[in-house]
Amino acid sequence: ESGSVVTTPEVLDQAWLTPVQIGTPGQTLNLDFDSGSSDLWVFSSSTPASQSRGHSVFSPGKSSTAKESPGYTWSITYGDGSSSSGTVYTDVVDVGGLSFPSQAVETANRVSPEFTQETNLDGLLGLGFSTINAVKPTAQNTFFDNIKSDLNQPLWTVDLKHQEPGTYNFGNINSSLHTGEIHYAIVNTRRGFWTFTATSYSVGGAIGGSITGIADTGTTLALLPTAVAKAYYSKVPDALYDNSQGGYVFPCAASLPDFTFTVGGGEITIPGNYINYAPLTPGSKTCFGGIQGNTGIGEVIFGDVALKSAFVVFENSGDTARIGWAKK
Ligand SMILES: O=C(NNC1=NCCC1)c1ccc(Br)cc1
Repeated sequence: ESGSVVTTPEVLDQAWLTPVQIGTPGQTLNLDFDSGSSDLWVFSSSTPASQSRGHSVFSPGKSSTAKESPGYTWSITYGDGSSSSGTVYTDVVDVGGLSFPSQAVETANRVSPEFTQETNLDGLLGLGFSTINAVKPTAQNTFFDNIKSDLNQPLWTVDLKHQEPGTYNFGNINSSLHTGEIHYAIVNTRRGFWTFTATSYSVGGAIGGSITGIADTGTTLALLPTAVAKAYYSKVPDALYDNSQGGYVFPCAASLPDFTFTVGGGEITIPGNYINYAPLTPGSKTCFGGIQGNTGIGEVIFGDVALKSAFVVFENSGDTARIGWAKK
């Protein structure tokens, strides 16, 4: 079988939110599908009202199929410092018509202010490898790992679009969503992420070397090696690294060069206008870059700024994982 669901960007393409039905009768929550983590957690009836105000919550007490997982707990901190923690139920989870009857649903007893403030986000659905699931004492499977054997093909695809609805597909490749060929690279799953290597990159004609990083739908920007970010902004007049902002800024009127990288022999271009991410504050004439250095993170992250420039296939056949990139 296969399934398809529409995903919708938040303001500034900060994240994309996707409706998911949980429990019986189905309770619909809008979740951040995140290939950089591997837990499905939700705002719940156990989240303090002061933290869940404005969010949809999952109430296991109202689901006839919810089962507590006694003694199971979880606690997670994301790369941007946001965090949440709580307990665990199993219940039916339906994504785009695909249903798994006993998905681990991690209910939040606490969320950090970043999540409280993001009122369109009702939780996360992890699409990383289940090896990094945060449930104790026993790690739980992601939704994709649970349904993978039922899918026509053991893959999911993402088509994020700048300030427009896009699509997540499970189990098939919808060829109408991409134009060029899909170019594949092998994924190293050792750290639980979709880690791959771009064999080269170019900025305004200048060619650079290989970049190894993770494909992370849950991270907004492209966090590239510091030398690559430096090389990029050397081509942007009046760009500078602003320590107070923690990144490269430039005049919003600047015309930004494209950033092209090669994966599996195919070229993907991030258009310059996607790299003009946003004014520092609404109305400011100074803008913050969509490409930044990865200083202090330890990984390189091809986040949404890169992903929304392509149609991307995440395939895990069991012994081999691959990532495919195509123009669209
Ligand atoms: O947390 C990560 N990705 N997902 C999300 N970010 C914010 C909410 C969800 C993340 C994953 C790997 C590395 Br390395 C750095 C960050």
